[in-house]
Amino acid sequence: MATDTQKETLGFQTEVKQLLHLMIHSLYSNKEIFLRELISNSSDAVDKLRFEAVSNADLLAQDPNLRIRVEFDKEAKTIVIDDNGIGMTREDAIANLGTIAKSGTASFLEKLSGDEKKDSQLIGQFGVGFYSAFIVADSVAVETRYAGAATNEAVRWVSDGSGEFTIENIEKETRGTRITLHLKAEELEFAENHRLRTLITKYSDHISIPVEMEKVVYPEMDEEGNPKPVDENKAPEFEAVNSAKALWTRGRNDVTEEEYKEFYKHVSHDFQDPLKWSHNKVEGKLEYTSLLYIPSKAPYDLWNRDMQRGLKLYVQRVFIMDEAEAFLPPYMRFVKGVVDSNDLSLNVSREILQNDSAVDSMRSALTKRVLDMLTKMSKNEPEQYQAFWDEFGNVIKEGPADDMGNKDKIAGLLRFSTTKDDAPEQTHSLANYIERMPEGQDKIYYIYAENHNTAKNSPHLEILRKKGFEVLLLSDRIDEWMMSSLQEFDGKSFQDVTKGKLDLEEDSSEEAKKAKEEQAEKMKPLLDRMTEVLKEKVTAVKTTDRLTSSPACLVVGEYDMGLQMRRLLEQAGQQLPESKPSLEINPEHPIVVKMDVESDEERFTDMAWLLFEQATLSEGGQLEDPATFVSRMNKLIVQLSQ
Ligand SMILES: Nc1ncnc2c1ncn2[C@@H]1O[C@H](COP(=O)(O)OP(=O)(O)OP(=O)(O)O)[C@@H](O)[C@H]1O
Repeated sequence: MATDTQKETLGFQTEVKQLLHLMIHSLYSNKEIFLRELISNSSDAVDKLRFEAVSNADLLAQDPNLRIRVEFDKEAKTIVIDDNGIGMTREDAIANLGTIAKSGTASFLEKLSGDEKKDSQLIGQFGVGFYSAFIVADSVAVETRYAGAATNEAVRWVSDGSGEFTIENIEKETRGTRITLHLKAEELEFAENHRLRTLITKYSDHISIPVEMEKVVYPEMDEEGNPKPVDENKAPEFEAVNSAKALWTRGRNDVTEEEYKEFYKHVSHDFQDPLKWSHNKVEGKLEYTSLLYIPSKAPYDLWNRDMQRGLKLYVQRVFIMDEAEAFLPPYMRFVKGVVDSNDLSLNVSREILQNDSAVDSMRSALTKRVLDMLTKMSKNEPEQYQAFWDEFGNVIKEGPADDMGNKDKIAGLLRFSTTKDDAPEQTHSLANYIERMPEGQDKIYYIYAENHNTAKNSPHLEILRKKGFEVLLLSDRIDEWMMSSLQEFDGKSFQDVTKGKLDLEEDSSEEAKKAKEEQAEKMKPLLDRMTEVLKEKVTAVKTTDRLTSSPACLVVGEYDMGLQMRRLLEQAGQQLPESKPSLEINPEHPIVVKMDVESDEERFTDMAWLLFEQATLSEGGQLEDPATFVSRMNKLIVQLSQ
């Protein structure tokens, strides 16, 4: 009876519709990947079943030989991908094959440009998965039965990919999922033995269970050399087309570059080649194998420290869980791959992983492994490393605070924009910076501002530029946080050029000292007058040797929080204890010279405020009362032109 099947028609989530539309158009030139994606899903489903079977062996009983099968029928114009994995319940099928659970998908899809080439790269990093079936099929049927469910508890899901799907209950003899693709008229080339075998070996050779196809049976010949009639009733025989060995269990020399790349696409759901990988077998106190990959492109949610991350965990070749995050620190959340341990128990849970000493040791070894891989790349393949840095640099910058033990190694990996070329690109290493240090420079100078131009044009850099001292130009949000965890590199301490005393006197002779004292004495009345005007905003007004062409700049105390960090925290709603900067003025600047002899108190007050306000603006700050600043400016301009 029709009602018994509980057939219903449901709509796809809006995001699925958008993704399908984009995928069909932008992956047109690479459509063969549908097979890789479906086999990859089947392999995951089999992995999950094997894991469940660890505690419930009955699940495997009737059909113990785990495998994936690819079948085709030229006349019916179909390809079938059949697995005896975990399968899906009705609810699973509705949720998994009609929605995208990954958060942020909608905003990601909005960012796509409509440019097919670019979009195909982006869709690729998102992982195309099941929906790629619709690149070659105009109708897809999924028949599936959850492991352990009764034969009459299976479901059939059918869709033409245009916005809706139907789902109904069916009988299914076997456990697992059988996907039938009804090929589009122009894609019939895929329903062909040789073509499918080539695709399986190209993309899915590394899958650890057999991917089978029907054996081609050549008819036997009779004595006269004529083919004997074929027994139509004989069940077809299947044979594995792939090598069916977990790739990471093979020796490094037995795995080709192409195989490593395809395996990466399977574990990461990425679509592009990885940038680098490292495959290692560790023996001794702990025994494990790791295969770690660095992707070539950052995922769209990399900024999010809570994004799903981690390695695929296997215990003695049995898949245990995806995204086991305990094996790498958060600042390595971009790393993909596999870890296969011989020491953990098969029923290990996420909670156990968090508090396990073997996992701790593996985590620190794997962290070192990634750092070494990056260090090597930075030395031997600087261009490739630069590409890495441009994608992932901002996460590596979380490293010094996250992982104190490896601070020096991480510092060696950092790349900066500097006053060497003033370019915004972050290309200079600290080691190169130190190599370039001129005689007399013993610190690594840096400035942090809200954006590159503010940093580059800051008055604080004037004296350092004059002396030929290079300064790191920092303007990423994470930078100030990162610098607060870095004290020194290669024996050289870091110095924020906007903080404390710079100690850059050119001349330390007695005469110079004396001249300075005399000047300070001479300037004292001016400084006192200015301090009186600005006392609510600054701790003091002082003379400076930071400046050569600007009249004034703001300086915070050596141990005070930087002005940018303060602003950031205040924006985030934090209450901070009040702390005022000091205003440093350039005694040789014509405005300062003029102020010294200004007898009109009102004009003097305006000028003092203007110096304070322009110093605030030039370090990227905001004025509390911009309208008064403008009217002060206008007043002075009018006076000037009279
Ligand atoms: N052969 C299968 N057996 C059991 N479940 C499956 C099978 N194929 C797909 N699924 C389920 O459907 C979900 C969605 O699959 P889909 O390929 O779209 O996404 P994914 O595998 O999670 O990630 P990606 O999109 O990156 O491939 C899977 O996570 C899985 O739960």
